[in-house]
Amino acid sequence: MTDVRVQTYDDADALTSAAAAELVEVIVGAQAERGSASIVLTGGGNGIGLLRKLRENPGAIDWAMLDVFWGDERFLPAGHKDRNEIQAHEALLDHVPVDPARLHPMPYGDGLYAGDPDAAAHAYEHLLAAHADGGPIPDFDVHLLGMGGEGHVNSLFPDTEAVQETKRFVVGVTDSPKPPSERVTLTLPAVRRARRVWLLVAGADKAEAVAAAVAGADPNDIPAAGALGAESTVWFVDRAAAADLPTA
Ligand SMILES: O=C(O)[C@H](O)[C@@H](O)[C@H](O)[C@H](O)COP(=O)(O)O
Repeated sequence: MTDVRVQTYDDADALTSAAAAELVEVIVGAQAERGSASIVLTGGGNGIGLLRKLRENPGAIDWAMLDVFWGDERFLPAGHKDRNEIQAHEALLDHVPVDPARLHPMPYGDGLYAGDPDAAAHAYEHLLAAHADGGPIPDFDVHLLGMGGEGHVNSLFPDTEAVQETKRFVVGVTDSPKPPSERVTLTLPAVRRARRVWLLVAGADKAEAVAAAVAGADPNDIPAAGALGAESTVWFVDRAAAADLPTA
């Protein structure tokens, strides 16, 4: 059973700094143990904020031996500034010596799969399978996640087919309640393949969903409740987001 921990910080700046420092340790440890590490990136202010912190304090990460995947993507044209991939490049990936062959962005909305996010999702599922290390998809070292105020993670929104998916690892979304409506997202079964799931959550508007998720809500209502790492799950929260949690 996965170990679930909540780590509380003063504010978003402190929580992204702490998560970045822990991420350095995990990546360096995985590279020492297995030669390479794999991480899954997320969008949102905290996910991208963490990447800026990683750029400032990269420790001993061997960038050439890091595989980078994405947990979800806005199905927008290549190079669009709202793609999570582009934001990750600006914050970190353009500034460190990553191996371009080890960056695995999700397909573009204007490419081979234009108009068909589900076909794009199948393609990304094949890509994941091609990088698997024994299982159906990689056992990612860390899957980073942000969370929306209603509890969404990746592009898994409450009460949708995507959050209810039990077999596929990647699905297309055509009716996202948050624009843009077309997205590609890893599902909860994919998130659960990660050794570690880290949720980065700040702000009072997230407090209710944090408390519900940590208490084990139904993932159909609060998708973050279903985001559990195979080994561990850590909530990096600020005081405002922790406000509704029971005090220890
Ligand atoms: O795809 C999107 O529209 C956003 O990336 C979104 O899913 C975001 O990750 C969360 O809402 C958390 O965002 P914050 O970290 O900014 O709170």
